[in-house]
Amino acid sequence: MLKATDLMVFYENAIAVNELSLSVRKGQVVGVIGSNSAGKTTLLNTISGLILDIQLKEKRKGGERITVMGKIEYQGQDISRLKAHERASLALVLCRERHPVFPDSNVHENLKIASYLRPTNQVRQVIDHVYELFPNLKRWRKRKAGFLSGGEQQMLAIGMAMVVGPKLLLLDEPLLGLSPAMQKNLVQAIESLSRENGITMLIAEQFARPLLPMLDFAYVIENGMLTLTGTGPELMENPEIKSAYFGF
Ligand SMILES: Nc1ncnc2c1ncn2[C@@H]1O[C@H](COP(=O)(O)OP(=O)(O)OP(=O)(O)O)[C@@H](O)[C@H]1O
Repeated sequence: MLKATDLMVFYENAIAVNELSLSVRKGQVVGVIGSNSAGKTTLLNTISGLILDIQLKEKRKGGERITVMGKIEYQGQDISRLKAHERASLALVLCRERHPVFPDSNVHENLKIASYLRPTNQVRQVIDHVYELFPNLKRWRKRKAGFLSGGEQQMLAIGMAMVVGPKLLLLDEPLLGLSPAMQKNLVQAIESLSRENGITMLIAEQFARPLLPMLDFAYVIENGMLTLTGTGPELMENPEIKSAYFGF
């Protein structure tokens, strides 16, 4: 479904993604595991096309030069030069880290804002589906998003991505800053998105332990480069992973 080949991203002369190739098959949940600054966000921004928007913005204001190289194929089509919104309309949707919700709008309004690419007659149905997935959001539908807990904001962020109707959902650090109990809830929600909704996912995560058991495949990256690959359960047993990410 997704094949990225030899991706390279430079911020000025600093390399953030270094000759990285990966693929995701339809129906899989694939992880990108890496510590701080490993290049996870840059990689997901590159696959979603957001990096091209950031590149353009920087260029317009005379800021840093961002160079992007490599090929990205999605459902057999070369999408390397497509803009983020064009990729989103092909159902390749990014859910960014740290709750990019509109804090002064309520939950329902946030979901409606996210549904702007949908025909009007589908909006109600897709939002109802999000409420089925995340009953807490239904409960707080009139509450301002800024007053939700971190975990609820993360669910809303994923709900907003779901409203777009993803076939391939990119999740950037969904577990960041959540309590262990909330992480467990979210991992269950991710599992049900995969199993019951048939959504293919690529998930970048630093604290990957709760996610690893459910990953069909994972890529470990450091300094923008691939260092290890394997299925989630294989990586769980890997001594390097245990010491680097689990602290033993
Ligand atoms: N806009 C930018 N300008 C310059 N350098 C950047 C920019 N964004 C990221 N970088 C650098 O690129 C490298 C990769 O950063 P990136 O945010 O992709 O990593 P990450 O794995 O997502 O890290 P984190 O978990 O801390 O978010 C880092 O060295 C970072 O400092």
